[in-house]
Amino acid sequence: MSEPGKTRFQIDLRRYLREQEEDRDLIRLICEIAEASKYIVNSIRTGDLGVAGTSNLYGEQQLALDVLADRILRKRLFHSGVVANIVSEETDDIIPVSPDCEGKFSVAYDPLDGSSLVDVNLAVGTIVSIYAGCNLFQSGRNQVAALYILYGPRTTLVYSTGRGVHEFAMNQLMEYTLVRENVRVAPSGSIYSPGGQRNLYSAGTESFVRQLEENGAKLRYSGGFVPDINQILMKGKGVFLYPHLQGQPEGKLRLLYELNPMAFLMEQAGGAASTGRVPILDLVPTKIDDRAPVFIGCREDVARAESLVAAQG
Ligand SMILES: O=P(O)(O)OC[C@H]1O[C@](O)(COP(=O)(O)O)[C@@H](O)[C@@H]1O
Ligand SMILES: [Mg+2]
Ligand SMILES: [Mg+2]
Repeated sequence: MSEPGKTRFQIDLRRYLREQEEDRDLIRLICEIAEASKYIVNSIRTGDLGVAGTSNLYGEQQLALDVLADRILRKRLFHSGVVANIVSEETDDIIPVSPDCEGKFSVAYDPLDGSSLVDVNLAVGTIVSIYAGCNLFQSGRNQVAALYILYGPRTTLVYSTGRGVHEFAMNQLMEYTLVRENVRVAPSGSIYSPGGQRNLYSAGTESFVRQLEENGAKLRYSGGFVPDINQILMKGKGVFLYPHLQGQPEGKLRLLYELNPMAFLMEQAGGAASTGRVPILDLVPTKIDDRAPVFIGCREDVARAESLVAAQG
């Protein structure tokens, strides 16, 4: 498996994917995204924090970094030669890259999630969802891969192709080397990340959070979806929620490129992800801007949230 004298954890991403005998074109795609992250991390560390003077489909003011990160990733995907369609949080529609679907992948991504946190120096990330073929409106269960890159004190890449969740860290040569294989989360945890406004929580959600607090759970919420989910995966415990709110029944987070990839990773790590009523991965998107409420993390915690939401709304 590894050369004598070389520890298992000096394996870089491409070699690991090859050892896992992943599809050659999928390896190429994942490594292109990894390459793009090198430019994105540099733009975060040194780039212009100002506004781009434009807004996206959601009416959110785009930061220069949002637009720059989107351009960096899109360019790589266009030139990869293995992509059919893409959609990004920063684009108004699906962007066709290649007319033929055969042997190609379609990619939904959030180039810089939590971008408004950069100017207060908090961690942000890139989130990517990958399907085989041309169709981006598939159930999240059909993803062939999901990954995120977390730009924190360390730059880490976490991916799954449906055979476990594996973490890589960027070294001083900007290579991603293996840090953790087969990341797993416990059935129940002791941290919680309550997104959205508490005073707008439904009765079921309020009861769920109250029970967590009464059981001594510690509040951990950064406002960045990627670091908040990464914490649960790497500590192996906890639950994140951005639930249905009074006046906002669909919550905030987007299904295609925020919830589906994270739900895929969390289920692969032995956790669960639910709208509070059904698994996130069972939803079939109809629009690129579909949103859904989410409870994601340790499976027993998510199950308890579902039973309280079923009982109390
Ligand atoms: O600021 P709020 O309402 O708590 O929402 C936080 C959530 O919104 C987000 O910042 C949305 O990210 P974007 O920057 O991609 O819009 C998530 O990262 C995070 O989980
Ligand atoms: Mg986002
Ligand atoms: Mg974003």
